[in-house]
Amino acid sequence: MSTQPTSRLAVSTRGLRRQYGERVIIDHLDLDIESGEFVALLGESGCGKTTLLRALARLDEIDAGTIDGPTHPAVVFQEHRLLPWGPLWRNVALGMDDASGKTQAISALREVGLQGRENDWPRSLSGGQAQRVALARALVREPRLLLLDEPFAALDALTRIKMHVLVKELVQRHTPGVLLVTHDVDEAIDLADRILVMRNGKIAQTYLTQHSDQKARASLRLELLQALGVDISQLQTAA
Ligand SMILES: Nc1ncnc2c1ncn2[C@@H]1O[C@H](COP(=O)(O)OP(=O)(O)OP(=O)(O)O)[C@@H](O)[C@H]1O
Repeated sequence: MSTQPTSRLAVSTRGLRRQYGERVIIDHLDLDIESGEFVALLGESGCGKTTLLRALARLDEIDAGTIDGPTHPAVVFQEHRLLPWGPLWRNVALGMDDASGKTQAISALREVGLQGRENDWPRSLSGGQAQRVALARALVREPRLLLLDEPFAALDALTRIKMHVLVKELVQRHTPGVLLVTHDVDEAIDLADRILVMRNGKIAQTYLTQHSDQKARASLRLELLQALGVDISQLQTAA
């Protein structure tokens, strides 16, 4: 059976279920992400966002349903997970043939703004630079599906915004389907074409973003906060 989707879909799930003991975390969940589409997944803490991402990454088993998508999608986690005993190019080219891998790694590092740093070691990097390398490593194989599990959460606010600009450029150029798990409503609005709110193991709400319309953006922000259980009457922006 082919594991690659046949349509423009980067990944598709039907009836996905995951439970731990008696607790159902993902409950008959259907999800389609198209190639080039940027989808953000929000939800209250513990609702199952990471469980879903890990299932799509094939890092966890599922109990029922189907996943039609790549068996080795690219994943970037909150922590960079670079190997400390290899230079940056080796980290990016992990598992690739040395000669062509190095050339591709150098080009990928250039794309993330780390030109000339291929022979440096992970310990010489700032947190933001390390996440740039993690992005280069994720994209060097031109993945059909890119899974991002809060990759910018540990970065300072300015670095995070710079990473948003970078990741948006990279996704436009490489056109993987993207699923971003985040707690940050503004990050979801900045980056995503479509925002999903997960509740009770399902996709409870779907929102399409309109990046150019500031008013629509502000009201989407409030809607999302409300969907996530925030009492927005106490916020100044609600006025
Ligand atoms: N290996 C496991 N064994 C048992 N329960 C687990 C396991 N992994 C996760 N859970 C439970 O599944 C639920 C969903 O966890 P998950 O990490 O997917 O939530 P999340 O939405 O990503 O949360 P957060 O936003 O806090 O990161 C939680 O109640 C968690 O305790």
